[in-house]
Amino acid sequence: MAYKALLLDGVDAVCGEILKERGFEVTDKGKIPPDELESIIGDYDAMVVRSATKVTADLLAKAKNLRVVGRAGVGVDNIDLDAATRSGVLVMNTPDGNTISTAEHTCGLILAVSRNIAAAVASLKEGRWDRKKYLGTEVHGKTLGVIGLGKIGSNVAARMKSFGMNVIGYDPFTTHERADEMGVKMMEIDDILAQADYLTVHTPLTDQTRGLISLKNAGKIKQGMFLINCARGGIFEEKDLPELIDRNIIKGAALDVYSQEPPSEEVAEILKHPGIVCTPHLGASTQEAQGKVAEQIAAQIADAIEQKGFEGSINGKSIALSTNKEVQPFLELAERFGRLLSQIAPRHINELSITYSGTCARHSQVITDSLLSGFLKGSVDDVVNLINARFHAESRGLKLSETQSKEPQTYSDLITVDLGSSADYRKLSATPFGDGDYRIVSIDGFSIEINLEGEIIIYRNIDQPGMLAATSGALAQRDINIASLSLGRDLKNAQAITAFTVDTKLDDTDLEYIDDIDGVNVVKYISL
Ligand SMILES: NC(=O)c1ccc[n+]([C@@H]2O[C@H](COP(=O)([O-])OP(=O)(O)OC[C@H]3O[C@@H](n4cnc5c(N)ncnc54)[C@H](O)[C@@H]3O)[C@@H](O)[C@H]2O)c1
Ligand SMILES: O=C(O)[C@H](O)COP(=O)(O)O
Repeated sequence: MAYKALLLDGVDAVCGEILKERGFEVTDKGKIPPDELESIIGDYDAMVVRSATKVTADLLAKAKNLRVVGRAGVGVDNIDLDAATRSGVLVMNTPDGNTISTAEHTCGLILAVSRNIAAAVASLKEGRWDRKKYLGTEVHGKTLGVIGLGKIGSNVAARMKSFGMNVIGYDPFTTHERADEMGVKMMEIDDILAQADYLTVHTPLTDQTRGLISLKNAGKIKQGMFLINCARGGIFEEKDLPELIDRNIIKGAALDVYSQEPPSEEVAEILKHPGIVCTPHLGASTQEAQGKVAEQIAAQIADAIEQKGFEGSINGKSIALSTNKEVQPFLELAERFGRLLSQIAPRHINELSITYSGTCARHSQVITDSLLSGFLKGSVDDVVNLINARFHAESRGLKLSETQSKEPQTYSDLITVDLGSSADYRKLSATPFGDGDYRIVSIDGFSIEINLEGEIIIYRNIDQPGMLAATSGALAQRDINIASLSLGRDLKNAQAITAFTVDTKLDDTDLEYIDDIDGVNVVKYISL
């Protein structure tokens, strides 16, 4: 059956074309009200949005089949990432498809606000000839402060340098070497506020960037500064802008983004101020950018659903690693091992201690995610996968300890899990043997070989003649065929652990039958 993709927010048509070529059934709904979206989302495996649709926890709760949310653009602040991660839904974006367009729009706004372009156009169209009123400012020789020297910030810096601007910048995550390459002088934020003639912001909206410019810090701002925001609304305190302009603290502001979109009535009034140039979130709205992000997100979604690649994934680091050929056998092993462990672990278990040795130790994080997804399957209502396994483990209070061991082992790769002192079977080790062949190789120090598949019975027994005959006889009486057998012995204490795999599922009475055999105890049945 074809996967179903829902396209929203007027994403470029090429997105649907590519998804169809990749075998998807595509519905393009453009703009729909939230309640209508909630009523249909349950049908879809993938959805593509721009910034308008709010992908909320409520919407995700109704999205029972959803596997991927693709953002045709950069900002994912309209997507509840925690809720998506909890639901095991992959979120992907296209980080660079609209960089150039947004940088160009920013440069356009810098010029527009310097030369009163928007107001002068409106005035002339209204029949006036106000040459004196619209006396402008040259950008040449002025200082541009760039907050956020990532993709867009660095492109704005490069372009405005060609206009003869001196560029200073602040970005705690960019190195001085990288800033030198851009020809940007790095400074502390207060120095930028004190020195820049123009301030342009290119960061996400975070607790650090919210309200960067407001009446509260008016004293720090160089008088006559121009402000430009093509990043996210809220970085400048919108409601303070008219007063900042009227008190000549800033000369003007150019805004493309707003704390609420479309702007609230209060902000819409503010935007009428003659010192403010504003566009309705147009930074990425070019044919080129929309074509690029739509193409990129379509290919990324198809690749992700076909498990071919996970470019642009935001909450799926482990999923992204899962395509690595070196890791794949361990993921399968760990998932099955996790399912086995969950069936023998003590109730209310609150800690899993996992030790990795061999090459698997290099990928312990993602292998633990896989082990957890197996361990939690069945105990959690939702889908559990590599994306949300840790979240579910944490929310049920399961602590994890992960250790990489360098001690020599019989097996070149070994995953050992300690289920704690209250467990009937406490310490189990597993390893991959070959293609699709995954085995438990040790339980509580007893060497044993159990294939991690099908129906498994494990028990402890006294190591004395007749034990195997008794249990195999009991199984035969119940018409249960044995597929394989393994036995680990401790000669000194005459103890053994025995494991059978059988061809049919067992019920409680079958297990009681085995449990009743003298010398047999702690019988566990595992169905994988
Ligand atoms: N107007 C539009 O249509 C439009 C289009 C694309 C992107 N955007 C927005 O522009 C912003 C930048 O996009 P980008 O593609 O350049 O992202 P990016 O990730 O390449 O760059 C963001 C930069 O901000 C820096 N940063 C983070 N916190 C900071 C802080 N507290 N102070 C200073 N720097 C900080 C990061 O280190 C990074 O270098 C994003 O918010 C994005 O959503 C808007
Ligand atoms: O974060 C982004 O990519 C921009 O804000 C563009 O948003 P849009 O896709 O709604 O134009």
